Amino acid sequence: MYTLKSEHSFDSAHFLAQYEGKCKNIHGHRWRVEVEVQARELLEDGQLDGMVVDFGSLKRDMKEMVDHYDHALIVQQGTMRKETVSCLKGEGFRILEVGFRPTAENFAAFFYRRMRDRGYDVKRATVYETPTNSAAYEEVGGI
Ligand SMILES: Nc1nc2c(c(=O)[nH]1)N=C([C@H](O)[C@H](O)COP(=O)(O)OP(=O)(O)OP(=O)(O)O)CN2
Ligand SMILES: [Zn+2]
Repeated sequence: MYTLKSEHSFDSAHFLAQYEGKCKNIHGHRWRVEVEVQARELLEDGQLDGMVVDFGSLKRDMKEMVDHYDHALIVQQGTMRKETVSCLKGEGFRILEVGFRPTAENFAAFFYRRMRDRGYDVKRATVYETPTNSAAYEEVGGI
């Protein structure tokens, strides 16, 4: 089995609603996203001969997916008053509402599924919230 790994980062703020501790406050992270894709056999076609996938394509798809979350305030839907969200948006702030609690675990599963939906045989997605804290998500069986 071959495994390729690519990573991309985004800088964003979030907070954990219903959290007793400092993380209930809006704070920022440099989120580092690592995605590993796998293949049993290598491609044998011209330009892609000897590759699982072109690193260039993998990097481009990762960047496109991850950059959407860059320089934003990520808010779990329903955890901030609608008026607050519209005021912040009205001030021109980039607010991204997500349907999950924005933890490293949930982001790992989210990015795993997004890359799988793009057609990659994803082995694992790992999200670093800080240089020393990360969460990984994988599914048995892959594609
Ligand atoms: N299992 C998880 N636990 C926590 C998560 C998470 O995503 N998964 N997230 C948080 C907070 O977002 C928080 O920012 C992380 O806080 P902490 O571990 O305290 O990180 P710091 O490195 O910033 O801590 P210092 O003590 O200031 O160095 C909490 N838990
Ligand atoms: Zn945090």
